[in-house]
Amino acid sequence: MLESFQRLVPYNLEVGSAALAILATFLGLHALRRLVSLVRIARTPSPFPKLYTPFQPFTVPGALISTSFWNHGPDWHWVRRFQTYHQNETVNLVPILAGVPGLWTSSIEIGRQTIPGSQRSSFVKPDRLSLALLAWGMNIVSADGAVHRKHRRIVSPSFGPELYQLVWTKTAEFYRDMLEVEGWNHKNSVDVPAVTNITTKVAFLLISTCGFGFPSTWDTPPTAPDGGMSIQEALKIVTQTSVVDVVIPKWLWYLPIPSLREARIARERLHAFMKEQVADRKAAVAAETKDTRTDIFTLMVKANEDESAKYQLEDQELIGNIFVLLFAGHETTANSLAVTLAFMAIDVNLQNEVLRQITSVLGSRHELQYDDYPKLDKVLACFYEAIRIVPAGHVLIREATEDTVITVPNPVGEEGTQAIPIAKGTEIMVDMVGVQYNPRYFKDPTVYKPSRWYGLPPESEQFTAFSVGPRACLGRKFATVEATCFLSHLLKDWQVQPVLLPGESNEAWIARIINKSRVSLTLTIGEFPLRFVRRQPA
Ligand code: HEM
Repeated sequence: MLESFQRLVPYNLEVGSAALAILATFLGLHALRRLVSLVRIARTPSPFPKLYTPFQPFTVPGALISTSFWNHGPDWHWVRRFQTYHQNETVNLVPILAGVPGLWTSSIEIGRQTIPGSQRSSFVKPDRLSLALLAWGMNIVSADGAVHRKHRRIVSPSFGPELYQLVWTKTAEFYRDMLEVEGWNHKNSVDVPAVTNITTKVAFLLISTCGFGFPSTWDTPPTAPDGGMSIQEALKIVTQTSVVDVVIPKWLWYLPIPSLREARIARERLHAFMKEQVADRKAAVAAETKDTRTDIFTLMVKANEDESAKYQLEDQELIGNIFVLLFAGHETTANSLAVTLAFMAIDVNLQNEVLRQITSVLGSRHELQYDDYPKLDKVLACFYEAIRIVPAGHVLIREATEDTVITVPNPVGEEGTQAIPIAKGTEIMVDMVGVQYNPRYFKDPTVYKPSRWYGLPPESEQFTAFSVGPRACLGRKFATVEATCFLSHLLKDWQVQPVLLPGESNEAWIARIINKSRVSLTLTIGEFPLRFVRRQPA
């Protein structure tokens, strides 16, 4: 036994050294290849300035290391929003150790040529960026080309007047619910330590009722009548743990760790429930039962059943689309609402101006209604301007599917354009932060100035933060109706005030709050407190 062990040890050592040698050769070759490629990139003239960084921001090391003087982390385009595009509206970000070079652009003209995807351009939306979303099925956000067209054809008819009426009614209902449940009705002043808790709850309840058709209230309990997890709770847990889905292997869900177990149960519960719901809604359409529900899920199943077989979506795709609306529409709206309130808090004159519009639209009535929405353009403008300053949809990534050419406008002040060749495989990041701070499009881009949007025609593409063209945000009006309704109700009853640190000015406060924003799936503002002071009747 001992003898055979002694014979094995040198053998194992030999195998170990051989493996190490192979690994070292492999790493050496990789480093050499990378070096050769870097030298080639550095020597090749580029129409755009090259910025060097250790890691591409969306590789694992790039995403884990935050932005600093030596690294471009996942939020570098936000952190350096005032510096990046001084020299040129587009830059070439070249990673030295990991990832491939890519163009980052603050030009919406380049965006218009790349964002539409393979339907109308030589660019595609890469699959690997949508893994968290694809876990529930193919969907409108992840799909490209003909598949995207099919999904948009089924999903978009749900976004019509019936839905927006429901969004308005439910938002007003949740606002009143909030006042009651949180005890605001009995107070003259309310301090809210984390405003995003409120805006996130509003946005979540809205997507849950108007998107999924789940009846919810401000204090829906987390347990179902049978003692199990309620659907609303399952939905909340799934939303909060969506990124985990992509990062951890499936077997990990089954480890005896309470949080993982809870997340797995939430997924299973929701999945089973959604399958049941598709069947239920299909049966209602088939039986021609009068279904008065106007949530997106119900309307989408109806549109799908009315469609010819060629364009119909599978059940799993219907479920994929419903989920994607949750992710696309909930955090984005919640953050933008919170940013709006932060800016309004430091500007009493703006609040008064908006309040005058709200009271004039209201007239002698007690309640605002959906028909009032187009007349509340100043409220909407405050929301738009907040999205411009902190664009929740912060970067749109596309990849060239063939060698192609893009048309790039000459620098501001110079007429004309240039045709720039783009090689197959080049990634173009349309930096929505850069676009919103680009002086070509905005005078004083760093200033919060809602009046730029007063009287803007509905759905105008002059406002670009919901994206542009055939892949522009489908939920834009959902978000704007929700925001206009919530803000109008709130501002009518309450004055918003910042909670300053001792000696802090309003300007320092807003800069501190806004600079806390960070990139996750969306660009999110951190927690911050606000004070709401009840308005006295005039
Ligand atoms: C302030 C709120 C919102 C902002 C700033 C926003 C922004 C955006 C942006 C920039 C895109 C383009 C993404 C890309 O091409 O990669 C997009 C797409 C999309 N958004 Fe929104 N969004 C918001 C709210 C919503 C809401 C409330 C919903 C649904 C209820 C929604 C549903 C969608 C969908 C389905 C798409 C994909 C459209 C397509 O590819 O055809 N969004 N959004």
